[in-house]
Amino acid sequence: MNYLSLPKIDLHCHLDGSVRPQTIIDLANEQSISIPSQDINEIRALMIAPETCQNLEEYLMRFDLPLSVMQTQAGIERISFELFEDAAKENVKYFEVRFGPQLHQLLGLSFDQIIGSVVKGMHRAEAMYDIKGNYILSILRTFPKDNIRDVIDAGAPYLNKGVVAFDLAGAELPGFCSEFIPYVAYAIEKGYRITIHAGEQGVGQNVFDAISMLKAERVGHGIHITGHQGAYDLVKQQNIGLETCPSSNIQTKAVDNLSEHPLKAFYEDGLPITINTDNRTVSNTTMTDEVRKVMQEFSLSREDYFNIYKISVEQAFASDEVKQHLMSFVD
Ligand SMILES: O=c1[nH]cnc2c1ncn2[C@H]1C[C@H](O)[C@@H](CO)O1
Ligand SMILES: [Zn+2]
Repeated sequence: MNYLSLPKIDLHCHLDGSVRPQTIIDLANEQSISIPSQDINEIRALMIAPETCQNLEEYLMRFDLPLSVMQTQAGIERISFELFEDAAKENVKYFEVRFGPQLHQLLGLSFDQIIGSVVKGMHRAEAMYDIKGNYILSILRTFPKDNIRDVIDAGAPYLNKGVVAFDLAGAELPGFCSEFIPYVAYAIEKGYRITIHAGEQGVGQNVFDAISMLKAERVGHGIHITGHQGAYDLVKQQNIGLETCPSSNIQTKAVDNLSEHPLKAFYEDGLPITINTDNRTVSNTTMTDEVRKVMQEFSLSREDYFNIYKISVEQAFASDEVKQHLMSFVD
């Protein structure tokens, strides 16, 4: 099987966890930011979350270095362009990238400047390569809530022009959903689609709440529905897309190893699973790697692969025109 040449769809990838190590060095030098090393291998090693991570919190510490060079419009635009370029080169045909606008204000950029920069970088790559994309705005669950509506307002003019959805990310505590009901309702009113990180580190009840309280159409990870029949049934009944990210789930100890990942069981039971990267640099992966690992571990056929690809098309927050284009790659 030539995994590189398969057409792919990645619906769950964080911009700040997917920065080329050389770009960190270049931008740090351009912006006179001191970084721990000028050696690309050392920078790469600092960004990759180790297998010995104890949990999601330790994994999330790897984002400080990339975020330090993502505080200017030019830096953000470049990183967005390069991520779409890297994905296009491995035959990702449709790519939804997420990021937290609140994390890019250290030098005073406005939310409009930040969101405009990621969209500009994506559009530049779309014009050069056979790839289509959209952005998802992530709110950090552990941050103060006073500017969440400002993020939603700033993204609204970009809706369906590069931005499509709203997400909650960061550390996952049991019962987090109720605090975010009014903010998510505001985003829905403005026209955002909803995906929520839930059931990654937290309990299955978070997935149930994300769907019932926050109207999530997709869930980031969702693997802990295995221990919660109500959440499992709701995902199944409402056809909620599960954005699985296998390598990341091993690093954050959501599962002990790939063979224990429930994605194959979910797939066989008819749940809408998708395969995604989460963080290309922090998880030291690509879509090609994720697809290869999953297909090999679970002995998936080419037909199984295209079934999952079709689920990704169905679950994508893309226009009907883009979905039709994506279906043209199915063999
Ligand atoms: O797997 C994840 N779960 C929860 N939050 C995450 C994950 N990967 C990245 N993030 C956080 C850290 C980033 O700074 C933020 C926005 O991309 O989203
Ligand atoms: Zn994620």
